[in-house]
Amino acid sequence: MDLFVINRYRDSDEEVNTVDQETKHLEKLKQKIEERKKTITLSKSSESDVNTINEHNTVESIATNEKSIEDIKKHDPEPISELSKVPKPKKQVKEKISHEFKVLGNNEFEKKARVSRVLPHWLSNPNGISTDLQNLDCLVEGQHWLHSTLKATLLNEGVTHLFPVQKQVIPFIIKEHKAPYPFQPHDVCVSAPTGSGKTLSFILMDEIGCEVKALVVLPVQELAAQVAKVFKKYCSKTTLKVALLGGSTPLHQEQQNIVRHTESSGWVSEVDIIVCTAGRLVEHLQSTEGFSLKHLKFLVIDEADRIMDNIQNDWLYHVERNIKLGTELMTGRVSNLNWFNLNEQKTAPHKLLFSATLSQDPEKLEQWGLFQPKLFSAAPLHDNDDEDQIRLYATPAELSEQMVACEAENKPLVLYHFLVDQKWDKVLCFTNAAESAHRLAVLLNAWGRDQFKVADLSSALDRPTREAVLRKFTQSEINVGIDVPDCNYVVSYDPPRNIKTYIHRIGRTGRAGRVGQAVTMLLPNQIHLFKELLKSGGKSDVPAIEIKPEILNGLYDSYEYAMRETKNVIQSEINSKVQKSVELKRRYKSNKQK
Ligand SMILES: Nc1ncnc2c1ncn2[C@@H]1O[C@H](COP(=O)(O)OP(=O)(O)OP(=O)(O)O)[C@@H](O)[C@H]1O
Repeated sequence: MDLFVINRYRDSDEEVNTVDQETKHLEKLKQKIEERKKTITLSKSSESDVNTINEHNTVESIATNEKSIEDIKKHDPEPISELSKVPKPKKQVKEKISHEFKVLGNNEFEKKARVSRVLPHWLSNPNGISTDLQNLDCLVEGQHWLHSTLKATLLNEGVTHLFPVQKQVIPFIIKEHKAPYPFQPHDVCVSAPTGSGKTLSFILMDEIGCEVKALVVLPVQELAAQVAKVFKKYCSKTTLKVALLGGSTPLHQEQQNIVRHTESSGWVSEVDIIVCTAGRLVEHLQSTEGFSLKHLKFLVIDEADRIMDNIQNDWLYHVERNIKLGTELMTGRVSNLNWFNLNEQKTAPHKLLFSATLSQDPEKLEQWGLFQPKLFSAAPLHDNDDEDQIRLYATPAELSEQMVACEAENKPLVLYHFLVDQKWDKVLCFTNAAESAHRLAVLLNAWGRDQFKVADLSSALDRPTREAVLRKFTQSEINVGIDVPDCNYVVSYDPPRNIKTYIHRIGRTGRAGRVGQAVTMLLPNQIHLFKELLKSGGKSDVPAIEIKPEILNGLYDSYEYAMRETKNVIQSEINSKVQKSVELKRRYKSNKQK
């Protein structure tokens, strides 16, 4: 109806005439109501006619069911206001209005259809992977495709059943490799929770043959060393040789380990499997004579999302160049099938991507140049209507997550309460800076004394010290550490900055079917952000741990004492550092004078 239309830009004449127009409209309306009344009375008996009127559902038809306009006028001095209570007019009325009023701008009232994201078929239809590590049904003994040597090593390691990810992914890869040339195997992406056995998924398929040439790329040195260790263990009874190129040994030493020059065949490879970081790989590709990836069969990219976020030295490009493949194959596109192409080209290495937080962004995944990829995913469906196709990250079923809200000054007290009163052991505690990790370690050591031992592990320490700390943690000599591979509890002393960091942090516990607990400490103003972070990963809110104030009150005295001691320790550390640098300067000067 007219009264509901707001015309922001009207001529001044129109404004003057508004009242007249309304009266005219009212007259017209009355006339039409009378006409309609007559029609309805005539066709009352016919059901179909009534339906037709209802279908049109104009303002007029609704008004006929009400009192007549005359009646309205009697009871209400402003009948128009009464009419305004009539349900919203539909299309017909709108059209009429548009003839009589100049409405500028677009019609903003219509709800726009929401654009939903459409994922490629391979991303929206993954092969599901179970996260149940308690009821395993795939006996190692019964797997005919597993080499007897590998079976023996597995049983020796206490692995009697395969985990779901291994049960599904390895036979698929083996099957893909059985296809004859020029058929190319589907590349594989695996998105499975932390500690679900992804590493063995690419280690066990080495059974395929002695000539397997695999390159495994990881984002950081520590992870590369860890994976190389597992490879060496499982290859120890085979003829396969494994090399770690992680930067922990000098480049020339690594070079001697991986290539050899022979009289008869020139440069030959000394290894079958290379585990490396992307940065070190590029160094070798550029400076190691005889180092070649031409016979590469597998290109495994572990922790693919972390490598993807931080493309080091454009390493994929260098790998591609070394293999000297046509770009079409490395980018996942196949050129025309003709005799020339079949003769000239070789099969591109089979790409296998593994991650606990694999991106679902097609644009990001595009950079890997995957060939007709297959996705194996343990992630549950997102329950958001808009993103019903998007699968996010899964966490282990045995991992329980909680949060605890407290003021900044109470954080050490809460942590101490967990360690001493709740008797938590093998705790991994994350802070957001190396310095605060060190201060916290000093404080807890001063405070806990005979009750627990704490060590800090951060980028500020050199490699041998970090390795020694990890060893001690594994042997239970230290109860609290930072960034170690396996533990009972994970405490985020400072909240993680994004969902991927959160998933990888908490994933240090609850691994391989063992139970684990992860707690995030939050300041009151961080709670909302943390909830948003969980939501962005498709996770629901985590329960909060309530800590009674009297528990914290009881800890203040000993805390103050520990704080004083912490200050002394930190001060003496600073003093000794200053003294060392003074001595160094003095030595340097005296050497110069000599
Ligand atoms: N079938 C199995 N039976 C028993 N233990 C297993 C099995 N497979 C793997 N494990 C053990 O589970 C632990 C976690 O495995 P792994 O490191 O491969 O997990 P992951 O999925 O790669 O985790 P992350 O994403 O954190 O790297 C390891 O200690 C490994 O030895």
